[in-house]
Amino acid sequence: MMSVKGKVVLITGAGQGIGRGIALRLAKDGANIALVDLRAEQLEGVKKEVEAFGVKATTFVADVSKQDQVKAAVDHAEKELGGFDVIVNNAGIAQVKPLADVTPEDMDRIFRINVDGVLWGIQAAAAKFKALGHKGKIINASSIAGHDGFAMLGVYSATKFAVRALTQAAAKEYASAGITVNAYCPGIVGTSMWVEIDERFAEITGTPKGETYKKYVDGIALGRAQTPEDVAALVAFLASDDSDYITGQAILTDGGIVYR
Ligand SMILES: NC(=O)C1=CN([C@@H]2O[C@H](COP(=O)(O)OP(=O)(O)OC[C@H]3O[C@@H](n4cnc5c(N)ncnc54)[C@H](O)[C@@H]3O)[C@@H](O)[C@H]2O)C=CC1
Ligand SMILES: CC(=O)C(C)=O
Repeated sequence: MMSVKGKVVLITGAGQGIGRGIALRLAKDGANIALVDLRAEQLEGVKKEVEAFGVKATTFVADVSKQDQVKAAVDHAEKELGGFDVIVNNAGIAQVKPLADVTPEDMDRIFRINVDGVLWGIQAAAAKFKALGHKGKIINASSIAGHDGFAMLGVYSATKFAVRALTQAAAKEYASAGITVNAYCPGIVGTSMWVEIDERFAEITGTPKGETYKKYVDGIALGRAQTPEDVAALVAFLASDDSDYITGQAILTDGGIVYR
């Protein structure tokens, strides 16, 4: 049976959206959850929702772009929840901009969060699994934009391709320690991220608000936008023992947008 019962799982970007959805699904499956985000207030709300499933939860405010803060989050999770088994490096930001307008500051900001943040999570989790002397699972947020470069989301796409590269390299480096490393690649998920993407498209291109989101959702073979629960179902599998023989993969869950 697919199970994460009793495991300790740390999720970054857990204050809302997909991270919150993953936290609730894994709590329902019996995992104890360490919730990490920039915003304390959101974390407290999700903590209560997680605890309603009868599992343990703890919160930690951290900026994933800071290596020391991510390590501190992992140490906190182990100390508070009595172990450490899975990390979900979910936190990420989007940026809608034509490539011609991208600045060095834009590059720095988005890469530090989406790429450096994932690497700090990989490092901290792998070191913890090794120190504890057991296997572990590292699960990273990529995207359909990590398989196809999207116009106006060019730099964001580059970060999500980079997450796939780190996932493959880490899978190879850590396999001998019994650590698997995989990525999930969602499609169009109706979270705040897409509200922001749609609004930025409207500002830049003059497309009426809501139209960009609708255009993308209309292109999904299964005929509806993705929910955080859809994404969480794949992450729950990757966090469970049933995925033990899978490593280095960046698995699409998009309702039929990108075919690989
Ligand atoms: N929404 C979508 O359609 C898709 C999202 N994704 C990816 O899934 C992940 C989650 O996305 P959503 O839930 O939609 O985004 P969201 O914007 O709704 O939530 C992101 C969360 O991450 C937190 N966060 C942002 N920067 C952070 C930092 N430096 N340190 C710690 N926490 C930080 C935010 O406070 C927020 O709670 C992201 O990596 C995103 O790129 C991938 C494919 C599609
Ligand atoms: C936000 C995101 O990853 C896309 C391509 O929708």
